[in-house]
Amino acid sequence: MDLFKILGSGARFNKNRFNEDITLFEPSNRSKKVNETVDNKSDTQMDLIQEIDFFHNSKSAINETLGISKSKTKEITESLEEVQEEEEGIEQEMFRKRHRIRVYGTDIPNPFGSFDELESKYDFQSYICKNLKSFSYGRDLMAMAPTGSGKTLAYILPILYNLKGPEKMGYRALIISPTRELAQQIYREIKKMSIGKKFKICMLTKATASTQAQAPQLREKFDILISTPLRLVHAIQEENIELKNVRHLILDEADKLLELGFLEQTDEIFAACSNMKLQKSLFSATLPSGVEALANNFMKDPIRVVVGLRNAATETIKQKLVYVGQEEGKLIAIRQLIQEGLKPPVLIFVQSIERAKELFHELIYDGINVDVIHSERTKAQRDSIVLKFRQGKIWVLIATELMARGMDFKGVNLVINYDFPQSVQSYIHRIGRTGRAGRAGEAATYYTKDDAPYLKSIVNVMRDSGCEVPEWMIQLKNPSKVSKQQLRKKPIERKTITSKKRKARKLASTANKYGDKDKKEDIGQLKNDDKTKNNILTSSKPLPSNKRRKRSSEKDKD
Ligand SMILES: Nc1ncnc2c1ncn2[C@@H]1O[C@H](COP(=O)(O)OP(=O)(O)OP(=O)(O)O)[C@@H](O)[C@H]1O
Repeated sequence: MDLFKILGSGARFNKNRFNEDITLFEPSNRSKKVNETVDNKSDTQMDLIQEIDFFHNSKSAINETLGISKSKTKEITESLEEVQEEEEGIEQEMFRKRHRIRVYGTDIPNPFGSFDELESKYDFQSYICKNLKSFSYGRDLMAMAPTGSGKTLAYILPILYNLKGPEKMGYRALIISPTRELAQQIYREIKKMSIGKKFKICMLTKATASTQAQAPQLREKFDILISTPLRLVHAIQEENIELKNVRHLILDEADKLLELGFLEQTDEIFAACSNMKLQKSLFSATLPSGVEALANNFMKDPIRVVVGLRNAATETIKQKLVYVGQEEGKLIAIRQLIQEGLKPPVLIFVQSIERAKELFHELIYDGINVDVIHSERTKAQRDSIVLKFRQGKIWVLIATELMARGMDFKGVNLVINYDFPQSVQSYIHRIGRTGRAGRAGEAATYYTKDDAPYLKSIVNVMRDSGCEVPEWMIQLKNPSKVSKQQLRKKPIERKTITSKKRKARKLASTANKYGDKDKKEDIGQLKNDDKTKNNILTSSKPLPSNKRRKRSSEKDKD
């Protein structure tokens, strides 16, 4: 009976007449219906059942009726299992497709969609399940996933699972992060996740290194170590640290750690981790192909996991490019934003420490709660700023690249690239400080005529992450490889951020200090020049002068 021929030859299918048979076509009812009805069916009906039973779901009923032998039944059972496996394979493939996950390598474990599966399928220890659960891996790994997508937990939980409990045999897991601030954040996260087990976790600082130097027996007590490369290399060279038992080595922000400047230190750390069973894992939101090729030289048959598009930004971030003409236009634009009403917290990125200080000294007088963070600030200042920004006590934070990677300030509403980023990676990480863990966020990137040749790189990221970009921008030429490399090495030279008004203030303080009459006259001139601009620039409500004085003396410490 050729069902498709009949149906395909233009005959009309009367649903009422074939009401019972229709249910046979519905996957959920199909096998049930076949079993129920098979005894009463005629030969023609049996033919129909067999023809439409593409997946052999109705085998028992058909077997009985047709008298199929046991060996045949076994064969059918096996093929059924194969089909089931295939179906599961398809399901897993669909899962990866849905999440835009691409995997490369052999014997790759199945993906899972919820932490519950870890308990039901993988029999996870209850204490981790309680603190959130994860999946064990034992292979070298390169994992790329968007900013704010939860990569930290993706490596912390397997470490806790694999270490099982404290063992007093020295460091068994090591996490390297490019900045001290990020290392501290990771430390806090591990502490949180390991509540319930008495793991000894060490964040390597000058103080902890010196304690372990003075009391080598202490080193054995620890299980997990978190450090920046430089601090760790120093400890290795001073023989204050033992890494031979490290089985899990994580490079967070791996592409940064494999860049010139860090590479030598990273290499030295690899050499010190001498355990044969060492498993290396690289994590980052970005991994340029050149860096990946380099990484492949020291990875053993790695699993490579890519979530989302490579080198694209998080989709929950609304990105825009703002043309500001000349350098001066940036201050005007930012003051306009302040006047319109900024929604704090806001993070502003500039390209150098000098410019961070300059911008801070401009904005401090605009009546907003602003601070600045860069590597010249003391550790205590940096810690306090990060904490206050997290707590919402600082509304606007001006930062250098120091804050661009990994920092998890959940509620940042807006990232402003005051200075155009020097690479696509820098752009992705900077704007990734907003729109984290599925939240919405905004990013504005200012560009001048000098930045225009590099615009297309950012346009590509915007387009790939689903942002609307005007057609003329899409038509722009991509910058050459050489020019991109040059920009990466050296930022564009820019005119000072300091406005004439501030220059006047600076001069005034010097002049008052030394009673310099000529300087006082210069200041008068500068103030006049600035009058027209003042109307546009300082349009936000300034603080009352007494508060202004207080705040500036509190913060103007650079
Ligand atoms: N399963 C989850 N559900 C909800 N929130 C989560 C989950 N996993 C992680 N998070 C939260 O998401 C935020 C971002 O995570 P995390 O800092 O690990 O991002 P990341 O991928 O490392 O980003 P970046 O590339 O910027 O370093 C954190 O606040 C974390 O607590």
